[in-house]
Amino acid sequence: MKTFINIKATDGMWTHAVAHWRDYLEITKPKVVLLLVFTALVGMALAVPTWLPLQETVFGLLGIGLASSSAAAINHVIDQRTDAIMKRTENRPLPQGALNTRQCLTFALLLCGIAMAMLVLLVNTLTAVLTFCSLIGYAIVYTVYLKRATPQNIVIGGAAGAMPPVLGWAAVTGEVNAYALLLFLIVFIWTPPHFWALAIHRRDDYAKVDIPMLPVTHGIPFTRIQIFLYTILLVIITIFPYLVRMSGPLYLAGALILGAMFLYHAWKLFDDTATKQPMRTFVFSINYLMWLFGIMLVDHYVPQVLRLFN
Ligand code: HEM
Ligand SMILES: CC(C)=CCC/C(C)=C/CC/C(C)=C/COP(=O)(O)OP(=O)(O)O
Repeated sequence: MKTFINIKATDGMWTHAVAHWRDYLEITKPKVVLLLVFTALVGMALAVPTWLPLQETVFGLLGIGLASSSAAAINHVIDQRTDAIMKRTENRPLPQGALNTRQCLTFALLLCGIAMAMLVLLVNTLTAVLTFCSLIGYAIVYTVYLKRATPQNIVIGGAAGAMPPVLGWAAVTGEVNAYALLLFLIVFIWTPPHFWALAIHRRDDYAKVDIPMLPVTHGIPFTRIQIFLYTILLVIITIFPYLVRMSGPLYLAGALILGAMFLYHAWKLFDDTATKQPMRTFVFSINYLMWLFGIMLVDHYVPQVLRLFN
């Protein structure tokens, strides 16, 4: 009898999981996680002079990806009330009633458990501990506290999202050094222009739910100045991988071209008549980071590939 009931319960879980797989996927913020995992891969690649170790690379990336997905799912649970009121987020699975709190939390805990087991058993403890701290930093410190407390929320909270290159570095070397922190710094300084461009476009949404994002508390003109200043800082910081000889001239050229484009997008925000510019700048910021880390990866492997032919 007991077995019969258990089989029925498992059956119900599977039917639910199959019917709602798109909703579960959505609460993991898959596109964000993909870019996070890519920055982790670049962190791994730059950490070792030769080819990457297979086990640490594969399970490191999977662990970091699953932990980030778990953090994103917890963020959906905690934000469900405000998400229901904001236009951009009202159609998410929780506000729509497609999933409930218990289902999302069970899913998040499962992802977190798998991620931690993978990292501890198949990668190393340092990576597991740092990944867990990043998960707590985003899902709890940022979402529960910072987001509602201060307009510097995303500046401080951005530290969690900037961790993946460091996590990748730790996964393949078992340690963290100043080069890894330089990659962290790039994503950390990139985050405010990335998010504030979107926040300008969505200012009224955030005002409606009393979330103190910079354009709500300090106004749009002040936010534009901050975006521009952070972008200048970003351009300067992205030169450092070349200066410390972590990357070569190919990277430098790419970083300068991309930096000039980002500055142009940040400058265009000052034009009041360009109503579509905030979203253009936001979308560009995502492409910027993808290309910047992409060029870093290519720059790292070009000499190795050339050596193969010599
Ligand atoms: C505290 C830090 C961050 C904040 C507050 C933030 C905020 C946001 C928000 C609100 C969106 C949603 C836009 C929408 O729904 O249309 C978004 C999209 C996105 N973010 Fe961020 N972000 C942060 C850090 C990061 C990091 C570190 C990465 C990757 C390295 C990243 C990559 C992306 C990507 C790829 C998208 C597009 C997602 C899509 O189109 O579905 N973000 N970000
Ligand atoms: C383990 C690890 C590396 C964890 C970090 C994980 C992570 C998903 C970072 C991304 C940051 C992000 C998308 C913030 C937006 O949250 P929001 O609540 O401001 O945006 P929303 O309104 O779209 O939900």
